Amino acid sequence: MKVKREISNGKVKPEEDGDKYGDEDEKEDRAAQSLLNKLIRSNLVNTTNQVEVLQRDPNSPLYSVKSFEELRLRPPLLQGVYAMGFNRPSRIQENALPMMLAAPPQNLIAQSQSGTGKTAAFVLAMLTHVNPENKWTQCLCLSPTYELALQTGKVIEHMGQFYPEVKLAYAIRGSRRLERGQKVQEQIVIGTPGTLLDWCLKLKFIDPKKITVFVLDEADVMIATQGHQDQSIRIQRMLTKDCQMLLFSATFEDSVWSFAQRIIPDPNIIKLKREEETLDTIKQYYVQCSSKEEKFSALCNIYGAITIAQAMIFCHTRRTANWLAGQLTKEGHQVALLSGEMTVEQRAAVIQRFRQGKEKVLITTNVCSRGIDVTQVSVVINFDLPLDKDGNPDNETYLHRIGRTGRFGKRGLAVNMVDSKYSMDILLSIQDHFNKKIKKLDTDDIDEIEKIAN
Ligand SMILES: Nc1ncnc2c1ncn2[C@@H]1O[C@H](COP(=O)(O)OP(=O)(O)OP(=O)(O)O)[C@@H](O)[C@H]1O
Repeated sequence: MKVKREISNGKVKPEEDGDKYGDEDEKEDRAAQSLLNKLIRSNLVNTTNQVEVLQRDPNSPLYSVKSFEELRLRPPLLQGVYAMGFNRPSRIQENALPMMLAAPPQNLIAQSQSGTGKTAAFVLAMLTHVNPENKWTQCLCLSPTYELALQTGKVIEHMGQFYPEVKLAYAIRGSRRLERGQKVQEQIVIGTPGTLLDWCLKLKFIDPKKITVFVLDEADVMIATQGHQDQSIRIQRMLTKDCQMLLFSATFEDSVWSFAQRIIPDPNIIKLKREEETLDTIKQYYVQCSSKEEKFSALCNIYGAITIAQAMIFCHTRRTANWLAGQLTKEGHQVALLSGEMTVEQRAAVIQRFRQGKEKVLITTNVCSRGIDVTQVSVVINFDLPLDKDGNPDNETYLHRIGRTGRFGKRGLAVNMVDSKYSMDILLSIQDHFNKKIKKLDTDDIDEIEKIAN
């Protein structure tokens, strides 16, 4: 049976082949996205944007550092920083590190997109502030999930490799068998809010009055999880007013902002704008088809006519993605598929192989693709156009799929597959939104396809 569904702007959308629009089980999971970003990232994200700094005390000197030497780190820490391959502070670190390492300690709220060096910055602050002679917990770091805590833990271990006197413990559910009333001896404890709250309050493994540095990482991911906000605030209330409090977030929507201000008293604030994506360097086309089979043959025609180094193909559902992967494989293409049932580690492995050029085509659904950097991809195919959960055109996702950041972006080619009046309306709406012409492409005309590659 063909089901019809109203969408909010009054258009009617037919269900595609009985496939549900939007996989129910592919809900966006911010913690998984963030972990994926960390697993696939190998470098600092380059940015040319200026840092915005708001000081708690406008009279105190505002300075930034251009080298790690200027910070007068303990020698084993400086050695650790260099062993990680860092030559100089990243843009956000230039301003954040002097504030975090200042005496007396200053509180900080810092926001910058993922990959800009926040974790490395607060890890360095924690390692600098602990006193290894004191065998009790002095730094608490709150992470939204166990997996994210482990990633941060690895950075602590890496940076602290020449400073073995400092020990690290994970506060993860079921991780510790201390007697009630006994205390954790490790100077740094990293964990999820629920378990850390238990360790401080119920089990008393940690004396919160002895904490000198409190870090709340990934605040945006944190508040997306039920209960984490309250647990974090309850932990923070047990700390002394001399404890340094630091909060980090990749995004800064209102909810993150109000949480940050509730939990960090008298903060300095550092913000780094993300590079804006643009469609200016992208040639956009659409192909008119009447079914998914026709879309597939249009795709084959494009592949037959032009040389495509690497392409990403977006489908709306897992089912279409699987089908398309099968068809392209039959045609002899080496295809990688990202799909919702994969674990984060499996997805990271697929993305890494693709980035190394082991496969030339990556097929993916929307949710899986967030966090993939498309700069190396020369062609993006929207096998299905991006829709939000109500079935309306999703302009932001369109931009994210095919856009490039101005300064670093190479030229790109985007081809949109249209197979109904409904999808044509979506395309026109996206075209209007960006005020950038999406030209029609006749994929039966080889000459015409060849031209788009030039
Ligand atoms: N000063 C630096 N020089 C070179 N590389 C750096 C520097 N600081 C951090 N990096 C590296 O850049 C990458 C991103 O850094 P980091 O994980 O600290 O960023 P982040 O902003 O915390 O990102 P996320 O929010 O995803 O954790 C890591 O691979 C890290 O080792």
